Amino acid sequence: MNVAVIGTGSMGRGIAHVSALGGHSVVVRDIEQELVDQGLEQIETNLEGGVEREKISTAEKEDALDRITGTTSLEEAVEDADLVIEAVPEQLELKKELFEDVDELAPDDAVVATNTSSLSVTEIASTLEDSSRCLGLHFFNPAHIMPLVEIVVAEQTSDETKSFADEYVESIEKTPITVQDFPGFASSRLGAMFSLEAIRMAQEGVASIEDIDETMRLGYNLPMGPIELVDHTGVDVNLEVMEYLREELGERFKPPQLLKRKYRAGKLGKKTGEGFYVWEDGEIVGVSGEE
Ligand SMILES: NC(=O)c1ccc[n+]([C@@H]2O[C@H](COP(=O)([O-])OP(=O)(O)OC[C@H]3O[C@@H](n4cnc5c(N)ncnc54)[C@H](O)[C@@H]3O)[C@@H](O)[C@H]2O)c1
Repeated sequence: MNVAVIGTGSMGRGIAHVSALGGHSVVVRDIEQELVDQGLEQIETNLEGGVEREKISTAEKEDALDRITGTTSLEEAVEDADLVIEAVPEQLELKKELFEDVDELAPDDAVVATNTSSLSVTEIASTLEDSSRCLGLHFFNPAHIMPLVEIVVAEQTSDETKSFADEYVESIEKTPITVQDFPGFASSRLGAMFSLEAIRMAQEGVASIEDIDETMRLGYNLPMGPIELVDHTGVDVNLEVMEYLREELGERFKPPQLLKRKYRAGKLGKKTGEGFYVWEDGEIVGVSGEE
């Protein structure tokens, strides 16, 4: 199938990677050539990592790379698409505008999916003339490694669209769970609650951020603590999600001041080298603000 991935940030590049490995032809689109190139380079590096870890062969890596092209033209990206997956920033208006353009430029029967972490898929879908072909495909970060995809069924999603999504998720060897379109789905709602409370606890001085994370790793057997997870997924992305959940579900999702402070300082986590922790080459090397 032809897959168009819109946005080559943290998520788009992983979605393109797994789609190409799944045998699909992939076009990635971003707004500037430099961003497209960065995305393609990172996909190559990640595929190379897969070869080094003996997850894939060199031939599989090369075949996958041959199946991916990049462009800044939305038209070029979607004109032959069977499936369009949107992975642009978590802003409702931006996604709705993009869907309007996709509606004009993509084939009428293409399935159009959003990778939103929390926004209303039903509202995004409503911008399409035929919104029955829309649903959420919620990947997890890093998308080329994490095995889960939440299939988010909007109010308008048809059974045919849902079956198409099931087949696609199977083709890329991920595990699907099906969730109805309620704010934060199953994952972001629970995940945000963990991270919110952990940051509030750090703010109140209950324990250090390292000890709070260690508690959840060792006491609850999580692979990563809830504050480290915020750095990993992006302070900005988490703040946007929490603000949306607060609006939709109430004050229990109010973002803590400490998170806002990190955001205002441009300390967005792993991607900027500093958030709650200090990062080097994708690893934690210290705690932000400590010598
Ligand atoms: N980061 C995560 O952990 C995570 C996990 C699951 C889902 N998501 C969701 O995935 C989406 C993308 O998140 P991300 O972390 O990859 O963001 P990101 O900021 O890393 O990447 C977004 C990319 O989209 C590009 N972009 C902006 N407008 C565009 C347009 N009109 N057309 C094409 N590209 C455009 C930006 O230039 C950027 O490269 C968001 O909805 C987010 O909530 C994120």
